[in-house]
Amino acid sequence: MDSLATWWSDQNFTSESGGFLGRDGLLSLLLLLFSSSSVRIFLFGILAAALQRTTRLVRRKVNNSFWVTAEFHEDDVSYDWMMVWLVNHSAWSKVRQVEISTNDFGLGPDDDTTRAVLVPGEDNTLAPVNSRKLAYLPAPSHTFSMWYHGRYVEITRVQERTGRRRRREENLEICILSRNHRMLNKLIMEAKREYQAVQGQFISIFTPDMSDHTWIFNSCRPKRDINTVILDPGISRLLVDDARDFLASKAWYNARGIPFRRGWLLYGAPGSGKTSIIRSIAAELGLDINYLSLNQSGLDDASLSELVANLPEKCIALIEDIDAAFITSINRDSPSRHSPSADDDDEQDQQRERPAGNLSLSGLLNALDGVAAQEGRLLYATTNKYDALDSALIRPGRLDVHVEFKLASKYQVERLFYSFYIPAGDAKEEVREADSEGESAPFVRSENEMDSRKKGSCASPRSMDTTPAPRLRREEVLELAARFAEAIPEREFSMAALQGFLMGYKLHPYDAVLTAKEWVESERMRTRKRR
Ligand SMILES: Nc1ncnc2c1ncn2[C@@H]1O[C@H](COP(=O)(O)OP(=O)(O)OP(=O)(O)O)[C@@H](O)[C@H]1O
Repeated sequence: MDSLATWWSDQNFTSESGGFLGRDGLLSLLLLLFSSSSVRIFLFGILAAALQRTTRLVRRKVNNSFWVTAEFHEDDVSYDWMMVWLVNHSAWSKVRQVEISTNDFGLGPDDDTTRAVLVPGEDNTLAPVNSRKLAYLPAPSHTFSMWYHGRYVEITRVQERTGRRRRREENLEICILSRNHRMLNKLIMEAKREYQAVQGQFISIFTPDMSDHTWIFNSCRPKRDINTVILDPGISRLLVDDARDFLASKAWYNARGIPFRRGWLLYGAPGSGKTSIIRSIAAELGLDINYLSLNQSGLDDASLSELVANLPEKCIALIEDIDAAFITSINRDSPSRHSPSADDDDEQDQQRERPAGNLSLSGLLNALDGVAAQEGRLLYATTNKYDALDSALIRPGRLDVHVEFKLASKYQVERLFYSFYIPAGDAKEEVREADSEGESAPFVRSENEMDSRKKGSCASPRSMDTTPAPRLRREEVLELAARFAEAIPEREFSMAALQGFLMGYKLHPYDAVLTAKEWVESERMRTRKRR
């Protein structure tokens, strides 16, 4: 820099033509600037940045005219479809930049659900059952290329940190060398079909995203066959048929100016199958469940109304324990405090306006049938305290169908037992480990069980026992089921409690029958002590 200063003082900056800097002066200034290494680096930097910018602009221009680019955001289900399609695609499996991940993209840990490239050793034999498998994924921030039906495709997982908390967000970017959307549509539909074929075995659960009052995918649950939820005759069918009929009646509702919405209130004993039947109805009708807890933190009248407005058009909206948000001070087992009657209107009004957290009952009522309430939705609410609910909440138009779930009837007990010990040869028999002893001599074990029982040695549950279950014939299971039902009093125990008891005798039906009476007495004693 000294040489530059000396040169500056030596120069005569007035040109012959009177200008500030003559042509020779300018030239020598430039030469001198270039001879200084720091200035040279600085200028090269500017040049490189300008070049990069121009390249990007040109590339974008070319992209816009020759490429179709689609972005999939990780919060959207389409991202999961595309990622599953991608990890199952053989083309990328040869790339060298990989990420190791246990992400199942909402499909559960089942081996059969994806053809993902697993890390060696994570095969079906070595990985523990139902654990999430380690699989390779294409690494983020790299671009991979592949061919799809003769078209060149580039795929990039773009990760960036956003917001004050620098939350990591990811987009999947797919560029197809094509001038129209035809190939992109084909690819997306293929990915969606593949994903849904796997997901067909599951129902998706969505929960509120309180940051913007929308719904985000939460988890997948295996579909539960409606026949495995054992209710009194006709109830399951009635519920499914009513929901199916509703879904097919949009035109009917529109023609009569009735809002196309229907609500079901399932109320009654805890552990009687209310939640289970709703899950089975969702499975039967192929609907997702949007689950809302009224005790959700941050939930107020405005956000509830927005959430309800943001429900997808066809879905099951489930509010469990709908009483809980308004009667927070009593626990689920205590008798209901409030029972609406003609002469307690004042108390009812107070309750209606009483806020629970920031949510008021009027807020809930408005959300359920206000102008913003989504058309086509099926609302299911559950409660153990029917009498505690405000009559405005359960009136037709909000909750149209009320179904009581009682403690187990003899009919249910008998069927529950049967479903636990499905007989050999029954179409729905579970696949059990073939056991030579069990198969060739189906009753030996049973007789042994009886003997040991006589000696008073098997009164305790045997859920940890690994001895194989006896192979029973249909008539035998029916007979045991009838004996079991005889031992269990009508409407005294919940199906959940009975299920818990039978779980202790999963492989020992005879013991279950023999100890049933004893269990009834011990349960009664336990209940008396609790009171
Ligand atoms: N009717 C039934 N048939 C088969 N299983 C049942 C039935 N009722 C309850 N169960 C079993 O009991 C457990 C609890 O059932 P579920 O959650 O559906 O009951 P719930 O009525 O919703 O209870 P809560 O009111 O406490 O939420 C589940 O594991 C379920 O399999």
